[in-house]
Amino acid sequence: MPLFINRDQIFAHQVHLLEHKLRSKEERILELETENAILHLRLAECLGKLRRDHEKETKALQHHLQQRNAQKITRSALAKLLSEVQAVKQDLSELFAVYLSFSTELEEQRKQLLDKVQQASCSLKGDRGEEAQDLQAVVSALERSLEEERERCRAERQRRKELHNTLVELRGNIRVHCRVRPVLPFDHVPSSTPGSWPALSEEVVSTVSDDTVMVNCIKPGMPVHNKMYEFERVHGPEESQDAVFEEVKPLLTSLLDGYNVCIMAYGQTGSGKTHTMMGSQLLEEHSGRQPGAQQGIIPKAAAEFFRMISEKPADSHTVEVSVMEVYNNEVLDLLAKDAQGNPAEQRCDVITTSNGASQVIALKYQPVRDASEVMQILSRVLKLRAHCPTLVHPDSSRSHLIVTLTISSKSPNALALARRLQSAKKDMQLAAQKEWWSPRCRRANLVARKSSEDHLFASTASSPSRSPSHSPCPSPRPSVSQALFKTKLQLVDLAGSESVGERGSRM
Ligand SMILES: Nc1ncnc2c1ncn2[C@@H]1O[C@H](COP(=O)(O)OP(=O)(O)OP(=O)(O)O)[C@@H](O)[C@H]1O
Repeated sequence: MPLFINRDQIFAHQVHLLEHKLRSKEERILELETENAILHLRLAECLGKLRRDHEKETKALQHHLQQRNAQKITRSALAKLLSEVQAVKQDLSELFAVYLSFSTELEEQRKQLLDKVQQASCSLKGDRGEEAQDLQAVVSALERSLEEERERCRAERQRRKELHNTLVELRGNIRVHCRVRPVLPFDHVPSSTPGSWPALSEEVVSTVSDDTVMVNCIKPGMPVHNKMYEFERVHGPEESQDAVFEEVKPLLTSLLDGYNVCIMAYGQTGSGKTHTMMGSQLLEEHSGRQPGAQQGIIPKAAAEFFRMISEKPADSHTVEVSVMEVYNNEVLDLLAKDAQGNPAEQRCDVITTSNGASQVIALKYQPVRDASEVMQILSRVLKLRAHCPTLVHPDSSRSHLIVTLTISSKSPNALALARRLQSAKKDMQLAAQKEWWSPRCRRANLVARKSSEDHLFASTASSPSRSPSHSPCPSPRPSVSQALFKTKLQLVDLAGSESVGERGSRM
């Protein structure tokens, strides 16, 4: 095979090699340029850092110089202050010396003044005595006029009471009010056919004005006939317990003035006697009104009565409560207890006194201090009261309930004493009119005298709880100073007044 080398190929090869070298040189140059740029950057960074460090160093140097200056200033100021303090100390010690000499001087002056005042007071004593006498005279004159004012005030109060009681008497000692209750669910007659609606009741009594009611008298086969009835006051179905109580409240004032008071509820079964006298606890729970809004006359009267007593001098009045029930013509003491102290039914005898009053023998009287005690006793004893459902009222009370509050006053007012004398005079007249010869009559007369006193006064101071009204034994007439003044508030909730059998009631 011929060996020959093409020159072009050699040149081409060399060119290729040179090109290759050139390329690698160029790449190297590029690398070096990049490195150079990076180094430039680093150099710039280092230069920047160096500049910043230099600046910091300059600032720190300046700061150090400033601090050195400040220290120099503070040191010179401290030195100045120290010298000032020394000066102030010097001044203070001088001042203290002056104060000491001044206070001794003042003490001497005070002593001298005191001596002078004593001397002056001795010389003025005579003049002052006259002045004091003048002042004393003015004070006594003022006291006298005050006493006169008090007397006038007492007289006015007395006059007010007399007027009040005259007004009560003028309005009538016996007053009849009528209360019409609203129609209630149990008034609707249940249907005789099972599944059908109950027959709705008609309103047969309606209030015409505050003193007249109209009654529709409906009789089968007869034309409707309206009857009008007039009363002292008529309370409509919408009238509240408070409104009813407001009408009887003035009577309580008379009670403390020596008048006996009796408030009695009368009406057929379910007509609202117990609601009016005691109140309805069930209604109270559902009414959403303020507590006590559904309370009847008895709790409200007890509260008002004790409020009135609280305005009198302490311990001037004592109150006792008795509760009795009249059922099947028998009088039962609801406060009676057996030997173990448990509530026990006790029948009581009733005597008629010579002046026609009825008196219950051996009735229990329990002392009470406030209205809540009265209500506690009542809620306890009312469970013993005879109840029996009627056709119209499932919780019908079948007895008469008589709650009596007996008030004994140790300091009767002038009006009460006048009433007492009046009563005693009447008593004497009564005695003079009677034949008093037989021993039986004499005994009856003693009881009669005692019971007529019993309304207004009776018990002796030594045994206030055993007043003759509580015991059938006769006792000597007490003296005016010894006597306790007694009055009674009787609150009566009668049994239903309807005919037995008509309303399904049994006694
Ligand atoms: N004015 C009234 N407003 C609302 N409810 C009343 C009113 N009067 C009575 N009631 C209600 O009527 C019902 C019967 O009333 P209450 O028990 O007072 O009758 P009563 O006359 O005492 O009956 P009874 O002689 O049979 O004992 C009670 O549920 C009571 O709450």
